[in-house]
Amino acid sequence: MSLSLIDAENTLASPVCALAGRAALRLALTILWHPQAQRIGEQFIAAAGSGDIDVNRFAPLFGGLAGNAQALGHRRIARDALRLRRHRDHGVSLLPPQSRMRVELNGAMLAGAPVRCTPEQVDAGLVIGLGGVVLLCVHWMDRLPQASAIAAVHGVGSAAIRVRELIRQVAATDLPVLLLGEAGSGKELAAQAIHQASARCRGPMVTVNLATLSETQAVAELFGADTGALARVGGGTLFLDKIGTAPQAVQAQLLRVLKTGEYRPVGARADQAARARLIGASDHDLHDGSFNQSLLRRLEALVVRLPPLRERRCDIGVLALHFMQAWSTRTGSAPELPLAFISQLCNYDWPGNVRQLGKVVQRALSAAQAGQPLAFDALVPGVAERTARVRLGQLSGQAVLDALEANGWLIRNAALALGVSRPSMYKLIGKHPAIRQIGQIAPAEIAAALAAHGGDTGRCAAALRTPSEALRRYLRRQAAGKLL
Ligand SMILES: Nc1ncnc2c1ncn2[C@@H]1O[C@H](COP(=O)(O)OP(=O)(O)OP(=O)(O)O)[C@@H](O)[C@H]1O
Repeated sequence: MSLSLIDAENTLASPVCALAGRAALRLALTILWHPQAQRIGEQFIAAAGSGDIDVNRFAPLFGGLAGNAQALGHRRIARDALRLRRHRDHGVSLLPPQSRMRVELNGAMLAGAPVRCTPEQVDAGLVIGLGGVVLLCVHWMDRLPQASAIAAVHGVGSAAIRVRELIRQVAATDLPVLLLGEAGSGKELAAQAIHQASARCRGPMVTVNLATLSETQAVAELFGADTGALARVGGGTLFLDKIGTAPQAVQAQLLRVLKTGEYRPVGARADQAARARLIGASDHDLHDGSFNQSLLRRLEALVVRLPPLRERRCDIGVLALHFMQAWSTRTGSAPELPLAFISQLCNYDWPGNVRQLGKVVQRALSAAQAGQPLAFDALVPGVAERTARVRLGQLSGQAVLDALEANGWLIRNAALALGVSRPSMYKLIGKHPAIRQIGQIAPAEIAAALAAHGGDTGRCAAALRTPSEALRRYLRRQAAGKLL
């Protein structure tokens, strides 16, 4: 049988890059957190196209696969709506309500002015806090939710739906599979799900972690006469974790298994049939030449990519709830975590992915149970070195310029849109070669720009490529006669 899923349409890289075209994208609002836990993961998926979406106590209606659609409903969500405006470039503006309801974007308070977020920011998921009670994720969907038998793989966004679809497709075949994704992104869970959904599910799944084994150990562990994994697994599934670290000799023997369906057990005189299905997993690209490329070609007959958690922020709520429920079942207690802490969970970039999220949730529940204060920085080792949400070094100069352009050159709103603090934004601006300090611009040039733009400071700041706040300060001081 020849079946290849190695094209952009069928492998999973991120919710958006697998799309046929952006025109098909729908803007979705997923409930990340709600006082009624059963509502976490409910979604409102807008019709394709443009148009504003108003979010208030009574609209829109959020639904899950099982239940009736209902509005957010909570009395602390204002009647006055937060308006989401979709733009043709797939950016989204947030127009805060007139009411005094607290609105947060990516963990920072939103003041009265609209904020425009770039398409890339929406791709990664915007985290919106409403009234101090509900958290929503605004993100794009390229497919509609559907019931799936792959229940162990939690998640409500396009990426999770796609992973479940791929697992189902892959499980229906008997070809080797390669699972790719960062550490903790769910590769072993996906391997288990493939095994469970396949015709081999009555046999065992045996896991061998090749990163921890020397060549001799790996050969014995895999090809040992009676105790080796291939012998033990029989017609089940052999999961080769960290396959990229397998010694060359082991790679050559695995290639032989895939080519001929046979292997020579350690110390044996004759070859033995290998009946197992092979699933390999790696957290790095194996095309760099150090990995046996013939083995790679056979392994990647089917490829499933598990995207990092920071690229599917809409799933953080349901995953956190899943870990909380597992903890409660285990311990028989159910301490509550404050919304501010959940908001930090939803805004962090999770270098250790779902595994790290699970550990942090467990630590937080233990601390809450013991009546200890919950400090995110203390519970997430290394968090101080990584700014929540965005590492400054990862922001390109173009991203900084785009955020300023999209937000009338207002530092405050551009910082909010980028998910960085204002002091960080000042640093980024200070070292950006294309952004000018107001003090470096000749007064005559400023006067000419003001005249050309009818005194509109936003457009004037854009034309001068200097922040609006600095231009306004300059004009105030000028009006007060200090610059004359
Ligand atoms: N979509 C998911 N739903 C529920 N739990 C998940 C999901 N993805 C990952 N997990 C959980 O996160 C933890 C880490 O997942 P897993 O061990 O499968 O990651 P991995 O990619 O194989 O990691 P590594 O590369 O470090 O071996 C496990 O406890 C797993 O059950």
